[in-house]
Amino acid sequence: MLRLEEVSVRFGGLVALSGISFSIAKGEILGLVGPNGAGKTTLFNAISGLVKARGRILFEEKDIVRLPLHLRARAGIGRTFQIPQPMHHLTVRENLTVAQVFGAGKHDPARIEEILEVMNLSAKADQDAATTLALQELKRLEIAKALATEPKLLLLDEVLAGLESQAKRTFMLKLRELHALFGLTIVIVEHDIETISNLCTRAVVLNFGQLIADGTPDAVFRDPQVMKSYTGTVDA
Ligand SMILES: Nc1ncnc2c1ncn2[C@@H]1O[C@H](COP(=O)(O)OP(=O)(O)OP(=O)(O)O)[C@@H](O)[C@H]1O
Repeated sequence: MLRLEEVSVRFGGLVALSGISFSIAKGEILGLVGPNGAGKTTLFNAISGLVKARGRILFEEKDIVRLPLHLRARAGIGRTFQIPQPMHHLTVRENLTVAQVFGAGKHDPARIEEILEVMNLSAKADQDAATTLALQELKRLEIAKALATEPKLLLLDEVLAGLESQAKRTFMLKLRELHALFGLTIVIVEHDIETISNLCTRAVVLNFGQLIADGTPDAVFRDPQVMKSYTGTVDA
């Protein structure tokens, strides 16, 4: 579904990503991990079109590296942001409508109602999104907005961060449900090793803008180089 070939991103003199190459198959749930500043969000920005990248980014066999952001959304790349940012003064439903028109190029109220229902937001649909939602609800809205763009590939940036363990488990079940219901391919940035091991079939590890491991979560988290990058130490 997605193939990255030698993808690099620079910010002035800083190399945020260097020669990243890997593929994601349709239907995978891939964990993207690595320490702070490794380049995970920058990779999401490069794929979704928020930053300029060098190299090739092939989505369903077409090179999208020069395609503007909105056309990448139209092609089926949806994403969330680390800090949920609902549009101020708009209700939850209006937030989804704007996302849908931007990403899917149409207004389909039935689909919006379906998303509100599946994300447990129906009761909040007519409330002001920015001022009345709790953290968990904001996170559900962030995912709902991405779903409204009708993605085939969904990039989730730390959507589980800050949740306590029971809420995290509930959220993980929801992600599995969405994966099956909408036939999604998912890449999720997440720091917690246990979560990645439970949720993902594969993990890709970045460190200082380079890909240092790619494999099953079990294999990746036994790799001494990965453990060193993650914790600064190597298990004996
Ligand atoms: N717009 C920008 N301008 C300049 N430098 C940037 C910009 N965005 C990111 N960077 C730098 O690029 C590097 C990678 O940052 P990025 O946010 O992608 O890391 P990350 O792995 O997502 O980190 P975290 O886990 O803390 O979110 C960092 O050194 C960061 O300071």
